[in-house]
Amino acid sequence: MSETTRKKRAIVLFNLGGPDSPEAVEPFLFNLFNDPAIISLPNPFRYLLAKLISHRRAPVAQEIYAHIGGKSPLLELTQEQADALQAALNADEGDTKYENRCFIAMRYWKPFADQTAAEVKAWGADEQILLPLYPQFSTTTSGSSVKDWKRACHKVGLSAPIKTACCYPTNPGFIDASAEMIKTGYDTAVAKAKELGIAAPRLLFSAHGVPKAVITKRGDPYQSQIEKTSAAVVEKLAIEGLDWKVCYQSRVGPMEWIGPSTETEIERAGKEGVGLVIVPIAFVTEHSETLVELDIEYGELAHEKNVPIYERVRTVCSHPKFINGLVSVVKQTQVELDQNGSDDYTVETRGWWCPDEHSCAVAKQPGGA
Ligand SMILES: C=CC1=C(C)c2cc3[nH]c(cc4nc(cc5[nH]c(cc1n2)c(C)c5CCC(=O)O)C(CCC(=O)O)=C4C)c(C)c3C=C
Ligand SMILES: [Fe+2]
Ligand SMILES: [Fe+2]
Repeated sequence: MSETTRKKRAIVLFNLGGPDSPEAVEPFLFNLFNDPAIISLPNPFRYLLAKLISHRRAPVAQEIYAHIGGKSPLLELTQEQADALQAALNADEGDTKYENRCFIAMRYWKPFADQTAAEVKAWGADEQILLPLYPQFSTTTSGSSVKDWKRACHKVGLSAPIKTACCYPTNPGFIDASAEMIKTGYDTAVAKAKELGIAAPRLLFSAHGVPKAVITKRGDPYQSQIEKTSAAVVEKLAIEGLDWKVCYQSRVGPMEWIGPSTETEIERAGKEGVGLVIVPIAFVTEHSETLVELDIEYGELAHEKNVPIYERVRTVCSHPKFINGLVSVVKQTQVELDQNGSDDYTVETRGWWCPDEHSCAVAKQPGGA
């Protein structure tokens, strides 16, 4: 197909976003806590509570970001992923129907959905594929971003047909890239364990936690998908007698969160004298949760609790196998768009669009917060 007749396909990548300066920390936190997917109170209560919590948490969060130069590296790393994905899609000789362009929309800091939707419109996109950079679906992350994107489309008058890639917890490219990264860290830890004359290390899959009610009341498939991803990685690694466990980090607020917590698991490893290889399985880029919480805060905790080995595996970022995995997710979503037509622009984010029957049966049920 010639250049002129190729369809313009916008691939919109979503992530959380992070502050780009110390001054941005408090408004970033406000945007996060003012999201009904995070605090499901009606207004004005949510707004007021978000003002209060963001103001109180800002100094703590500023200290967190101070460890990494006062800002999050999330946008730059996401831009690298966007560039790699765009190049891979446009180099695909089997798929010459499209001129692909990747755009980024962050949920709680720049570039916000409104700005990006205006850019997608100005480019003249014929179709849109929404691609959350969260392999596992939660209403607090992918669901919130998709809902906000559709609001922004309406606002700027962007009506190109749209299809959402809900989630890809066991996508082979994602699993292969993760297993490859883990193997390096695991081998290093095994060599150290041999030197120390202790048992082989434990693989600790640490995912960002969510409040328990997000799973039990809303029915998010997030936790079950985290377990599916971890099991698929373990299968791919095929290490005999591997000691592994899933746990959850980053708890904030007074509510009960899903567990076990990463802190508890670090403490247990210390008591048992077992080394740890920590794998951030819900993140595909580096940011405060990996560079500060895992590397610094939990690293110090592991030291305090006498964990003999503490090795943290880097996230997949722009690993070519992960990028190829995203290419296959885009293609699958295109098939969905061609077969079933555009997502509805106005409907809620749950119970209607997930293409992943086997792992998202829960998300298909109507209702939820
Ligand atoms: C799978 C990914 C994520 C889920 C699920 C998630 C839920 C969730 N997060 C908070 C509160 C905070 N998250 C913060 C930072 C942060 N969260 C994620 C991802 C998920 N969050 C990322 C990638 C980041 C890092 C952003 C960056 O540095 O670029 C923060 C800010 C840091 C801090 O103050 O600790 C808060 C607060 C809640 C309440 C929640 C579910 C309800
Ligand atoms: Fe978070
Ligand atoms: Fe799904």
